[in-house]
Amino acid sequence: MNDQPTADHTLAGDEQARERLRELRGSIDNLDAALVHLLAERFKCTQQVGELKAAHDLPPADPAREADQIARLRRLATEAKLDPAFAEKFLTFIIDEVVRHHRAIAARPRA
Ligand SMILES: C=C(O[C@@H]1C=C(C(=O)O)C=C[C@H]1O)C(=O)O
Repeated sequence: MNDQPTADHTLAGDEQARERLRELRGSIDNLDAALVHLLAERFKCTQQVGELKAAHDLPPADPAREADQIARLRRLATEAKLDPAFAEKFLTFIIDEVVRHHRAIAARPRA
């Protein structure tokens, strides 16, 4: 083993790396907060869709709309250099939760 400090392993280099890690984690924290806020807004909209569907006896799930949304998100993911399979899994996870809410709203006893 070579005990000589390498360019990336000097005290100054290590301190720079720690500073860069702090910066990157600050951005990750901001992005995670934005994701939570965006998801909260999406669920506010889908909750209203669920109420509308239940009030008008429309089915809780719309597979054709889901397929369109998934295809669209896969295209956007590819353009953004995000794995489209991951984007599909993520959206499917969210949609499944939305449909679960819509079924619960439809099953609520009506006044
Ligand atoms: C929100 C809706 O309800 C369901 C949830 C969807 C979604 O979260 O994108 C899409 C289709 C539906 O299965 C809708 O019909 O638009």
